[in-house]
Amino acid sequence: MTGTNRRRTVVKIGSSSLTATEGGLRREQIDYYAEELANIAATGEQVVLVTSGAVAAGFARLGFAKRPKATHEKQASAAVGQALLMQAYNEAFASRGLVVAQVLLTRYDFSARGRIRNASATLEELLNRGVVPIINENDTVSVNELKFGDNDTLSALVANLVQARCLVICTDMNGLYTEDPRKNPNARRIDRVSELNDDLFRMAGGSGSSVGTGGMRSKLEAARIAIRGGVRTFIGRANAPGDVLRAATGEGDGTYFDAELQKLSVKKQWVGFHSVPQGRVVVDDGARRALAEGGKSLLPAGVKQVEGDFHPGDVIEVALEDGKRIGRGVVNYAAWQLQAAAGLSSEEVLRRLDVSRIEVIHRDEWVLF
Ligand SMILES: Nc1ncnc2c1ncn2[C@@H]1O[C@H](COP(=O)(O)OP(=O)(O)O)[C@@H](O)[C@H]1O
Ligand SMILES: N[C@@H](CCC(=O)OP(=O)(O)O)C(=O)O
Repeated sequence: MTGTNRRRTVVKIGSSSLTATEGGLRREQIDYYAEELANIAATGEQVVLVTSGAVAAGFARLGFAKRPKATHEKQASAAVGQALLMQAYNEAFASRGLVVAQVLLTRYDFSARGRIRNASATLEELLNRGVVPIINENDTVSVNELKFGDNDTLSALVANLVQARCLVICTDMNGLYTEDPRKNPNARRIDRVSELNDDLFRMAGGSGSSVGTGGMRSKLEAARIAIRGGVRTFIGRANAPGDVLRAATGEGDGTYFDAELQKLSVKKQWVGFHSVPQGRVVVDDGARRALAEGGKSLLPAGVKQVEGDFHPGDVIEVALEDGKRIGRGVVNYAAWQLQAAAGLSSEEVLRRLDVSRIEVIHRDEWVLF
């Protein structure tokens, strides 16, 4: 038992499943997914839809020949396309007797506790009233540094927020392959993943289509977040009647990622995935071992470099000297204090500085990626 809600499923549909290369919505696809979700809802399951496609639906209407690259052009396309997307979903679900609601979220909303609490209460109310919430990123207000960009991460955060029993990520490929099958036709599909390690991330490439953005890499990132929140995750394809229900019940055409039994506490989920890091420290190999293998706290002696302007209580990211990010935690030092303490023994730090806790990041406030 993972503590998840056994009657809730989050389905994410990518741009590549909804739109044509030249832009515009494929109405038959919207209809297909509405039918699939309505059938799942008819089993008594509460369904949340996270959908991309606003930019892809809107750019042609704005006169662009292909998906634009500049942020303001994508935002304008999304503003046009989001209305088209909702109009299409609204009609498709209404004809199946279901009410839909539009919920637009940003990364910033997840990092601000008050905002995400309100979003969560809204989703609960909608779900309890039998409404299908349709979620997308609020593209027109998202700033570059804080953008989800693709909706894979967003769907994982939503799945954890509503404590879904399963996250179904629908895309144009039937799962994770040992290499992008568009580049290597001999690549092999991986059916089930019980431990998401670096080797799998190395297999995953970027988007293979001209409308998608995240590719397999961002889907794996999403799976990592969801499984650590206790949500089993499916990445794969759905195109025949019943495919989405099959995906949600363990018989889909794709890759399954087992939920971690020891799911992260809500606080650690916030530290690891919702918060916006205010800085970064680079640590040496001894500190890496302590954090990654020893389950220990980060001490000043292992800190090599300090970046950003943070204060005690902020979340910072921890990286290795080769740039690899290994996790995040709540820092007990201000950036200027840590600059002075970096590399020193704990006794030396206590002699020189007035810090409330010697640990740079305490193990209880640390999340390993
Ligand atoms: N190892 C891999 N296995 C499967 N697909 C991969 C892999 N690496 C990269 N991809 C690419 O990821 C694409 C799906 O991601 P994306 O284009 O972002 O879709 P979506 O719009 O559904 O989010 C696939 O079409 C495929 O070309
Ligand atoms: N919020 C954007 C999502 C962009 C996007 O392409 O995402 P995805 O298809 O999930 O990789 C939109 O609706 O166009």
